[in-house]
Amino acid sequence: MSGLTEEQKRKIEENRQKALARRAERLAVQQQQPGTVSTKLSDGQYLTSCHGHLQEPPKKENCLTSPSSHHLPVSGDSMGQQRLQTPPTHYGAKQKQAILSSAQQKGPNQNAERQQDSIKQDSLRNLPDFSVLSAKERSQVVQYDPKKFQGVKTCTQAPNIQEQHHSSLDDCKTLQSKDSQIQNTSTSRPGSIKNMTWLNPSSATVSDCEMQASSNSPVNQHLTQKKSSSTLQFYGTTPPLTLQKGRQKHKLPLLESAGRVSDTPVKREAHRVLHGKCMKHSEDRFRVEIGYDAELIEVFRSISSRNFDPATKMWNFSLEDYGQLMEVVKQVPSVTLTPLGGMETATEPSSVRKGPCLKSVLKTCVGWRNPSATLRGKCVLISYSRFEVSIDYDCRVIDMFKQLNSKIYDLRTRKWNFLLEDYLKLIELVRSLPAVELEPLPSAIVQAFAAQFEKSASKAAEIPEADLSTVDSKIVSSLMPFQREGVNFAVSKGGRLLLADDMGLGKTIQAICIAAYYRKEWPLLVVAPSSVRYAWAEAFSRWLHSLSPDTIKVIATGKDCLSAKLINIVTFDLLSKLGKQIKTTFQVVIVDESHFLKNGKTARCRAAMPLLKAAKRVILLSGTPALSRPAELYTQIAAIRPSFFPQFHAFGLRYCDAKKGHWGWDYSGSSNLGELKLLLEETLMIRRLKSDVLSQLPTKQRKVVIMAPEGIDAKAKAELALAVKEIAKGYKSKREEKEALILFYNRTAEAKLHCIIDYIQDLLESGREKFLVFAHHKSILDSIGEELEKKHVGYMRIDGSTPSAERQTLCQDFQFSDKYSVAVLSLTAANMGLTLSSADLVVFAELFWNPGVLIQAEDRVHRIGQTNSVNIHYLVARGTADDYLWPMIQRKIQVLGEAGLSETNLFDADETTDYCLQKGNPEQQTILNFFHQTFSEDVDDMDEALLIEAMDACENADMQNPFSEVEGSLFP
Ligand SMILES: Nc1ncnc2c1ncn2[C@@H]1O[C@H](COP(=O)(O)OP(=O)(O)OP(=O)(O)O)[C@@H](O)[C@H]1O
Repeated sequence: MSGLTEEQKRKIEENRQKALARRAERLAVQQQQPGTVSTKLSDGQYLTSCHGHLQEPPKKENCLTSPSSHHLPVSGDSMGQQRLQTPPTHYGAKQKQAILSSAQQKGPNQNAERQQDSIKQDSLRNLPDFSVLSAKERSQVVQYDPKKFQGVKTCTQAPNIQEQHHSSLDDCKTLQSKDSQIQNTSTSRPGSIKNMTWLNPSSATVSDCEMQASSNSPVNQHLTQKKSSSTLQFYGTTPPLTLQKGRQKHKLPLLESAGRVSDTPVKREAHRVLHGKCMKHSEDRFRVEIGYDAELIEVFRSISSRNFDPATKMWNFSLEDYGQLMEVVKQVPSVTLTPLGGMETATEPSSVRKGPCLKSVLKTCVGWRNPSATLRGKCVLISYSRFEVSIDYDCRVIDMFKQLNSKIYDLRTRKWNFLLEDYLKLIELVRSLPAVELEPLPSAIVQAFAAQFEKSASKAAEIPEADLSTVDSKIVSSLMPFQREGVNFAVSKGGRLLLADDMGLGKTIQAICIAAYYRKEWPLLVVAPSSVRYAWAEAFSRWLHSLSPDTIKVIATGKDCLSAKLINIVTFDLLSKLGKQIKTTFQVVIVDESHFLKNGKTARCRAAMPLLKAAKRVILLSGTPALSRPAELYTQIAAIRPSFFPQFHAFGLRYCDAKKGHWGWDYSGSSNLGELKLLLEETLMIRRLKSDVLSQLPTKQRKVVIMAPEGIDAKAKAELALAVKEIAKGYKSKREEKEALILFYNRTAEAKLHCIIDYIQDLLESGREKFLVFAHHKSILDSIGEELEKKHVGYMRIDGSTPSAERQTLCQDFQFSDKYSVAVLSLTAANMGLTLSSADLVVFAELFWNPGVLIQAEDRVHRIGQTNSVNIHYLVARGTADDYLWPMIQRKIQVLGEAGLSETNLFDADETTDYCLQKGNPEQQTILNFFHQTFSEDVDDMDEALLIEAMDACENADMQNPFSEVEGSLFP
């Protein structure tokens, strides 16, 4: 290790000599003692171990056969790609400690770093014990079979460990040992470990040490990926590796079991299969109850959240790592684990069949790298039943293709494609060509399309109609046909899905219905952006009449109990603040705008992931699951199906066109997107665009968004409350009354400002790119503009000060160019005469007492030229003038409707009635009447508007006078 000083090296050497002597002493004693226990290796051979039971990790200084010695020095490359990168490293105790503590200090926020750190820690904890092995000892544990060496292009342990140790300090390349022969006299089992093979290191330089051996074993792959590259840890009794001679694999039980995807115990070896189970350990951890198995311990050690409890002698892990652990354990032949209750679906898609064919197909997903290949290609899924092979022309390969019945040559793509049922045969044929490497389909694809790989596969079954008899009839009967299909899909996927319908298609109603289907498993957790959490509470009350309102809780502060009620609604930010305090496991979780979790390093994602992985039902909602690149989908996929891609890197290689650059891996690209889409649609995602279901949609869909009360500061709340009291007392003149109401309206605007900005931010974060925001007050319009500028979002503004000629240009630009994403519009100055139909979302940041103005404003997008269903969001805050304006607007519309002057169903009565008014509150009723009388008189709304603006302007004296361009101002 280049960082060591001469003095440090000297000390290490000194310590090493001492330890060596100690170890030799202990070993001598140990060999004379009865009761040593044999540790089974994955090739069925046995090595003597001093730990024969329970899970306590063998301590290296006592165990010559410590399983921790199995790690191969690899980089973090994907399966089988691992290469030696860093010189082997031996750390002094101080250095170990320094690195460990620096890793610990980094804190939980840096996920990637944490992983790196855990890798470092793993490496350190499993530091090679070359130092404590004598030459004699080394020769006692490994038998060398020279025949196995020939042609093996694998770098493993340099037998002369002492030599290696010295050299490794300085340069990995000096790994080559002259002594390539390790003689064995393995201990307690007859037959010893004949299959234990070591590469002839003299022929292997570090640079060409392709870790074929490790990559052939899924467990080793996993371990080597985790263990990173910083240490070279060949020593003692490395378990048998699956080595390749050319393309000939030495079959090991490990490989044979690689295809097993079931969590159901499967007997693989007659002589020893250890059964264990996963149990809940604490709120966010689970433990594994099982006897001792060396290979299993290795797997445990590779999990960053591992913790060994000396009292119970059991290992426990973060629930976040459950999927990863189960995935790797499945590939340990000597062990079966019963999954954690409720997590069955987290690791195994229901569609997976466990036929012999599937097992063989799954085996093709590992150990496919062929470093000596001169021709490389890959298999990609192109439809639900066919895959394509991308490879350069080679007549031998083509001849093989032609042997398959289902072959089709696509003249357009100039590629061959085949039925999945021919997949296995093709892979086997191609792999018999030594110079060809064919990247297989990922195991997630094999799991997802399992049935198609069987010859006898029948046509994919239709999604059955879910039995919703236990769900409130109100919601069930309200579902539009496509929404009902969404619910059916969700139930067919065991309640774990990504509902990715276009915005405004009613994801809320579907999610509530799906959650209600699993009502027996509640308490329910809803995670949502802060601006819509109260809208969620309203939606539950609206759709599930059987719920009493006091069963719904919006978690407002960190002091609130997260699981106090049957339905608990929490924001992403609060969830991340609650962090480790979250003690409850929710069986059913809804995440609204789940793309907020796209970055695995964020606190919100780190807080949500363990909850999601632990939950039985996970309903993710997003109209835009990935805003710019497939990498953003990873966390959402992992939340629903942790077993698909236990490591991001494998996902990145396949779907993010991962490239290794100067500064590390770049996952910002995209690749094999067609396959990714097929995978998602088959297993976890349902997405309908507005255009797909337009015939089922109303032309306009309105939504009332209740603003969070916490968004309004205490001072503003107090002022508003005082205003309510004053107004309720009454005024001497109509004019005074009107002015008081208008002042109340102005204060409402100020009070709502923060919530409005929050909502706009959430819309932008959700990828809503083209929308209109209407507001009345200049201060609101200004603040929205400032926020958009801050976010570098192009916007145009039309208010009373915009000259007519300019308005047309602004509208044209909004309609036909990418210059503007948002139109910020004055309610009174831009509600008519403009066409802005390139957007299909209108947000009303403020209300206005005349519904005619609102409807005209809506119609800026809802007009000829609009091909979509239009979404209208009304932002409404309790405790403000909205409490009176909203019912007043409704009442007016109702009257107009009855007179045949307006569509009666403009506002869904159910959705909007009583949102704001507290029934039986006389004060409120009085004020409502004032509002109604004052603003229902036959006066010109524009005059009222001008009056409001004038008062607004007076309150903000430093603001530009809004009437500067208005003639004949009413205001004296
Ligand atoms: N079946 C239905 N019956 C009545 N109203 C419905 C129905 N489906 C949706 N809506 C209404 O349509 C509006 C939009 O629905 P919702 O907010 O759930 O859409 P969304 O898909 O979540 O949109 P976004 O992605 O913008 O959040 C809401 O006002 C909702 O009440």
